Amino acid sequence: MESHNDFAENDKWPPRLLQHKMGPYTITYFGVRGRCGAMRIMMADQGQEWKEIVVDFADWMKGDLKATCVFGQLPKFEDGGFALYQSNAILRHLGRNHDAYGKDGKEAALIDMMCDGVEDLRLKYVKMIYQEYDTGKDPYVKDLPNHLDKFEAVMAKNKTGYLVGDKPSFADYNLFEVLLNHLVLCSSCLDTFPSLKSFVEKMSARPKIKAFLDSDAYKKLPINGNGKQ
Ligand SMILES: N[C@@H](CCC(=O)N[C@@H](CS)C(=O)NCC(=O)O)C(=O)O
Repeated sequence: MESHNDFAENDKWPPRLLQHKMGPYTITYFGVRGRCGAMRIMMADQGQEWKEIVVDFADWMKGDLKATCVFGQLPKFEDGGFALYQSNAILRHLGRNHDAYGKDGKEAALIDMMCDGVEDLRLKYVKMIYQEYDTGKDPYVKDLPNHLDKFEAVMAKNKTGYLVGDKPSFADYNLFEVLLNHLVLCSSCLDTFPSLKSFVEKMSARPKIKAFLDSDAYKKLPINGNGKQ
């Protein structure tokens, strides 16, 4: 009988659905941190090299590359000959490739949940940055504790220093990157959230992350495409 369980032949978690040789990895994106910040930090921490193809916005506006992208947007991520779009799908792919997707199905589901929670916060942040920075920044910062407190509660409950399980998952890299951006927006935003503060300190101190955050490659890139931060 045909099996509809793609995981059936995997005795290990996470499932290696693609069963491929990893890499080389290539990111095609604009010259900003934007939606590639988290995946870059994750690859750096995993000791994984990648190539960057930086797209000039004027070239992008000509439309040729856009026409080849599944959703007409960047980033594009290539793993060897395999191309992917959508930044969170790319994070999940890296999670599978680098064993950063939990130890079992339940952890993987919780990691997905946390990543979606980070996405909700990122979307609010991006809307404020791109659509209403001048009038919206102060109310956004005022309301921020009502979003950060949810992550604080999860982090405090798990006690390992990570969102789920006892090592970083792709959701942790995603949260870490979004928190770094928020610390630029408001340097005191974590002062009332001890677990999140110590999470950021711990992630920042991981040697490969520290080296990446100190690199020119990271520092030269603006956080957002409109210069606001
Ligand atoms: N949901 C997508 C959003 C991608 C997105 O918004 N891409 C923007 C840059 S961050 C883009 O390509 N803008 C140019 C355009 O839409 O023409 C993801 O997470 O990758």
